[in-house]
Amino acid sequence: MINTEKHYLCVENYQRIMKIALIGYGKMGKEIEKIALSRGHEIVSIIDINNRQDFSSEAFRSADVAIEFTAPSVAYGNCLEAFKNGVKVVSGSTGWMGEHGDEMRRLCQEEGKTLFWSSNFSLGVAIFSAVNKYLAKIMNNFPNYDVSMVETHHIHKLDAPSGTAITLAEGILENLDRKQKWVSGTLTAPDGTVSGTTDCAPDELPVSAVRRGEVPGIHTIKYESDADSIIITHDAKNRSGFALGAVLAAEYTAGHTGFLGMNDLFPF
Ligand SMILES: NC(=O)C1=CN([C@@H]2O[C@H](COP(=O)(O)OP(=O)(O)OC[C@H]3O[C@@H](n4cnc5c(N)ncnc54)[C@H](OP(=O)(O)O)[C@@H]3O)[C@@H](O)[C@H]2O)C=CC1
Ligand SMILES: O=C(O)C1=N[C@H](C(=O)O)C[C@H](O)C1
Repeated sequence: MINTEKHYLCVENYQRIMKIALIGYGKMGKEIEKIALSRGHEIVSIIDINNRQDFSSEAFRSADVAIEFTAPSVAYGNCLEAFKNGVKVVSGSTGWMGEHGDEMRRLCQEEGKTLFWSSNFSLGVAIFSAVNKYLAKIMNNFPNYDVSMVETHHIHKLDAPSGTAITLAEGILENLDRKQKWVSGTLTAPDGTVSGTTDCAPDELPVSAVRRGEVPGIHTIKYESDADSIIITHDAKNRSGFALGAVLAAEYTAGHTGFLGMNDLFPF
């Protein structure tokens, strides 16, 4: 049995103090700064929307790793800028890998760049994701259960469905033979207005989104038969789990190269 506290989260497991650059200094950038400093790392550069010229600064170029949490429309360009200046990237920005994932993989596999990307850096979601895949596999034997997913996030979120919901949906599609693709279900706006539909073909998995208040992130997967429901939920209480995971990923990335992900960090 792995003791995750000891195995993954102890400062002593990582002897090397890193120079970290932050790209994006919003909710996540600030949370990551706190955790990185508490683990003894140094923040050498902070790039936000107003000082993008600093990508070529000596301070930025001295970083072992840049941690990027910005927005769907700018994440790709930020990674390219960091690569151009010889800095490895850990990115948690969502809503851009669908379009740019192949190119990022190519840059890492053929041109020596390094990117660690995950739609969700929390240990809890890594565990939840493993449970999700296992449950989907079991459900191949039980065709009377149909599956759907709902994610709930704060009203500031720019993308829907969430990156985590897409990754979880991909985990179901890989393991549940009767589902071929995920589709957007309903979208519940901050004022409670509902658009879209969860009516879909039998081989489609509907993923619905709710935008409400300041919710850090809830993901629920439901299997339903005429007799009962089986529901699994991950509910983030705050952003500390995402931020700790991003710093752990940066510590891992400093010593590795290529296109990296949560399976490298938590290989269970
Ligand atoms: N993978 C994971 O575990 C998690 C992923 N996320 C994802 O991370 C991203 C950021 O989330 P969050 O921190 O909550 O968002 P915020 O909006 O709080 O922060 C984003 C920051 O990026 C800045 N920014 C915008 N454009 C640029 C740019 N071109 N260059 C540099 N900085 C820029 C914004 O500046 P300004 O405010 O001036 O626009 C803002 O300070 C989202 O995509 C979200 O989905 C979030 C939590 C966990
Ligand atoms: O925007 C957020 O806040 C979050 N985004 C990520 C996602 O899109 O899955 C991760 C987390 O749920 C918080």
